[in-house]
Amino acid sequence: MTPRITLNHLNFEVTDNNEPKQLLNDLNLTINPGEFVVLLGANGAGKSTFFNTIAGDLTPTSGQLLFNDHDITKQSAQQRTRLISRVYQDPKLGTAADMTVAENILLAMRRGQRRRLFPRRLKQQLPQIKALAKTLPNHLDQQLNRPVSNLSGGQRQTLNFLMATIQKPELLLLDEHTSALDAVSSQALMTFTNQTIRDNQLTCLMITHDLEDALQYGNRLLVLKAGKLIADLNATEKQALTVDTLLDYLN
Ligand SMILES: Nc1ncnc2c1ncn2[C@@H]1O[C@H](COP(=O)(O)OP(=O)(O)OP(=O)(O)O)[C@@H](O)[C@H]1O
Repeated sequence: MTPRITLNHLNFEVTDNNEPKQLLNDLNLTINPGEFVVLLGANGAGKSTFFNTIAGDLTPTSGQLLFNDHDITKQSAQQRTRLISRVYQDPKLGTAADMTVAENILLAMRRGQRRRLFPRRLKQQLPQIKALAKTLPNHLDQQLNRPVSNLSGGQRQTLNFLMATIQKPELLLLDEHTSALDAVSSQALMTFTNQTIRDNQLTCLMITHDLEDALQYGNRLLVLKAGKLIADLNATEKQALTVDTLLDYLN
């Protein structure tokens, strides 16, 4: 099987107070298609830096990043958008606030295509958008004609997640995507997330600080500490974990 992503001796270093600081330290990793990988680490462990490197927002200081066996180390974030989708912690990111929910969904459906004849296309595709919206949590189906700026955080994050997955990306990066939501909205979106990943066999990396979610979801678990990967547990090893053993890794 061709790995979806491969990291070879990946380093990311910055200069902090005139001292070199290694934010990612010799990461070596292979992630295969269909893996749902949970990424844990304390604040400042390097998780966002890791995602920024994979997404192309940061270029590694040294090392190599392969995507489907192609070297993408020097590719820009723009060049990677066709392959990689990301959902951020902040519900305000990722959507066009002044456009309606239906218009945002249409934009996501047509990403990478010509966007002319927009009103006609919206009318044409409205039945499909309505059918899709019925499957969504957090009552988003009742909000199709509202501007996104009027949505609750849970609804906006549900829309973000839908838009990030509607074209079945080759790699999905979830960056604490439920952490800003209340418990009920968060659980509804996490259940939908898990279902979507399984149904479409998406390859996903998910950062979370919620240890219960880390135990419940995914089939592999990585722990990052001070820029180093200190644990890489497969599905069987992950099933044997408890909150206490996870806390031991994090401390
Ligand atoms: N440009 C920079 N210069 C110096 N230090 C930086 C820079 N960018 C990030 N850092 C530091 O690198 C470390 C890793 O940051 P990063 O945001 O990747 O951590 P994280 O694991 O995502 O944390 P959190 O859980 O709080 O989101 C932190 O200590 C951060 O302060």
